[in-house]
Amino acid sequence: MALLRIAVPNKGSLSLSASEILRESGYRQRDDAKQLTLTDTENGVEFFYLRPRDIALYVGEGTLDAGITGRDLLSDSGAKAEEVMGLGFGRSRFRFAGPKGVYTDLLQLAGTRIATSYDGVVRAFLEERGIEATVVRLDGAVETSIQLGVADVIADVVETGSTLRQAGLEVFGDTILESEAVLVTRGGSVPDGFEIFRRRIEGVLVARSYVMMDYDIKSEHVAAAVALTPGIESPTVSPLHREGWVAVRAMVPRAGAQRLMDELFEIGARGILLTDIHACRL
Ligand SMILES: Nc1ncnc2c1ncn2[C@@H]1O[C@H](COP(=O)(O)OP(=O)(O)OP(=O)(O)O)[C@@H](O)[C@H]1O
Ligand SMILES: O=P(O)(O)OC[C@H]1O[C@H](OP(=O)(O)OP(=O)(O)O)[C@H](O)[C@@H]1O
Ligand SMILES: [Mg+2]
Repeated sequence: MALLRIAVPNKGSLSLSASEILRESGYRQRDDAKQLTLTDTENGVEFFYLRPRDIALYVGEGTLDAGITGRDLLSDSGAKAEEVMGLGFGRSRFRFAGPKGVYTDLLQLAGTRIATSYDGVVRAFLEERGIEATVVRLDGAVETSIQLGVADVIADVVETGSTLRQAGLEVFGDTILESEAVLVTRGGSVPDGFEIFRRRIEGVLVARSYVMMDYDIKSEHVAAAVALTPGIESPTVSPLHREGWVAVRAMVPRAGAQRLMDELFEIGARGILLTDIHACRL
């Protein structure tokens, strides 16, 4: 069978986390940041380490079967690639920003010079709103462009906001795009072997966001307890050697698991255990 061909960010914010999720999914990943490709024969996958900005293009053209990139980069590329699922890392917001106290409304963009590395996203936004402005395409460090006089406002990725603060800028208007790393394919027919790849990644995402909860409880309280821990399919309830008690096992969301333990304790659950899940197939 032909190898599945997958694009992975070679540098930047997404690179380490992308390789990490692939490793956790059981695939081999490069140890050397200069390596360009890696063939994992055992799992039938060939990885291509590419600039995240170029990945949607390769996938959209059908040269590669799937890839990991940013939702903002996918949108900016205008490529025919489609998002299969969000991967939960590389989160950022795409915002307009200007010198403190000058801009409050996106309508003020009319007639300005806007510096950005995401000219596709910005032009589409302006067109949609019928706003006339000049887009200045820069490769990076766009926050400095206002001070240097080539732009009036910027449109850029904001994560913590500390780069904006350092440059004396502040965001204005609504968020243009909520981004995170995404898995993309060409859409339409799914290549051979992609379904297994997708399920492995999904398994890691579920394992990251869920934990396994075990507890013992008197039979008369089990209905109330399983209402709190319905699991994904349904919780496992097994008899205990101790008469009138059962053991319950269910996957629960990691967020809020401590509060859930408090509530279960309140209604009589004892021996409540939380354990990590390393991988799963739902
Ligand atoms: N703090 C951040 N800075 C930049 N991009 C971020 C950040 N957090 C998440 N991202 C996401 O990472 C992707 C940017 O990819 P890119 O290759 O430009 O990374 P980068 O960190 O800007 O690296 P470089 O500027 O060295 O190329 C986008 O999808 C962006 O939303
Ligand atoms: O809100 P923050 O946490 O400060 O992060 C956002 C900053 O990080 C990115 O820059 P990067 O380091 O990738 O440099 P670049 O502008 O050269 O791409 C982005 O372009 C912002 O400048
Ligand atoms: Mg950058």
